[in-house]
Amino acid sequence: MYDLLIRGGNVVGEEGVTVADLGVEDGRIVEVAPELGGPAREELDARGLHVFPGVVDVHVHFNEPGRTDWEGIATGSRALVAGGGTVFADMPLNSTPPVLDRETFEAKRQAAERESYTDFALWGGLTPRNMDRLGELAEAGVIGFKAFMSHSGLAEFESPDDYTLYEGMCQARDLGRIVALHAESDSLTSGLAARIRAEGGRGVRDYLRSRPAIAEVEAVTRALLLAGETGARLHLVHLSTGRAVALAMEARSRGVDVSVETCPHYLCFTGEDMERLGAVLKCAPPLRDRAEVDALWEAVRAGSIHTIGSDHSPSAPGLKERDDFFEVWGGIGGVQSTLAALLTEGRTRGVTLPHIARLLARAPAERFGLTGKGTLEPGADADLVLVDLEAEWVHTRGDLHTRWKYSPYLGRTFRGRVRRTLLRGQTVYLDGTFPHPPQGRFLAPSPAAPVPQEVTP
Ligand SMILES: NC(=O)N[C@H]1NC(=O)NC1=O
Ligand SMILES: [Zn+2]
Ligand SMILES: [Zn+2]
Repeated sequence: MYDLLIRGGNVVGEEGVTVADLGVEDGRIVEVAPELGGPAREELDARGLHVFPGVVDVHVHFNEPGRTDWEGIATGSRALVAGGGTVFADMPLNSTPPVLDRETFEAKRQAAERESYTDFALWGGLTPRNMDRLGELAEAGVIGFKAFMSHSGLAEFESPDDYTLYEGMCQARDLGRIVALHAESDSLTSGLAARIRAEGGRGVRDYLRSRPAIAEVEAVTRALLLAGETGARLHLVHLSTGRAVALAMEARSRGVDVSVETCPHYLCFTGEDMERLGAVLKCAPPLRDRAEVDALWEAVRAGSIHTIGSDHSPSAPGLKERDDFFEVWGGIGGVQSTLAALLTEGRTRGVTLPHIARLLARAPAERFGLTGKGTLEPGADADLVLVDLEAEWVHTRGDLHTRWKYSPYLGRTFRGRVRRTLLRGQTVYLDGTFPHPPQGRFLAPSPAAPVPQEVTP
């Protein structure tokens, strides 16, 4: 007897989409096949809907403890399940204190165990002040170490210089953990910003000019050199340029263990949109031009981008309301819209449904050793999302479950709507409601997380 049978959905598997039933027992998928026999304690009719693996968003900033007035784990993870997510990995900043040792790690883990609607993993920081704490963070169970090559925007999360990054990569390699880098050159971005501001620049275009593509390309080049030299595993977050992706692919062909992330906003918006919409689209690296957006989509189709994360990093609204664009908080509210954005834009750009599922679920779960997540294969956790693929809807403020109701996607027409999200077989989201209290569990990475698969489109 199954606990749950999900009947007749279009199951988005790794190779293609097939109409099948899913049998669930003890929170796990035990069988996927057409017309499974019963009995089952509960049946769900999924005919006409698509069944995707739950989104595994390994790049969010829920900012708890310490900055829950910007976002929190309860609100952030509710928004995530409403958007079809079942796992997040939280960045070590902008919570205060940031996650730099065992104590700060445990504080965040406990908060998330109380409040998270999804299962979760945690990142630790790699900064000049916690180089002697990476071992205890690995032991506590971080999926990797995050460092900024440019200023993080927060004084308590400093950037390592090249020497510190080199030493950190050696340690991460020995600890079997991935290093995730925000790759923009601090020297170039700070230098340009100082000159542009001295000339009186305060606007969106001035901000864009202060963080040109070369700042990313230079930092990525240096990061790849250091990773190649040290043998560290590297994850380049939020790449925004085709050139940087190409450099990473070239390094991979030489044996560097590097994976590449981009975010929906680099695929859906341009610098012109940033000029039009302003603070809601401020982010770093900044948005680029149409040609760069096209290059990123080409990289997605070619399989050169492995994961897509939201980089959800909102602030309280006050920090978004500054006349000087350089002083506006940089960070996008996007945790709820990753799947909808990909289903809408990705499909028009020729990205298949199994490929979307791979980018949003399977690849991040595999890369970070989150065993049993990101797939609909028997044995995996029954983390899945039922989507009405042809539903067209306009995203409005009332849809948002985040702490603050802003998003650059408001007013956009999406095609594909999340109806229901299940975590370990239990419905955690159903058409705007959350039927169960938070029950998220901590996920430690499996000791031997695999190297990223060679991805073919
Ligand atoms: N501190 C922080 O969350 N920064 C993020 N925001 C953003 O736009 N890029 C980032 O790295
Ligand atoms: Zn970043
Ligand atoms: Zn981030």
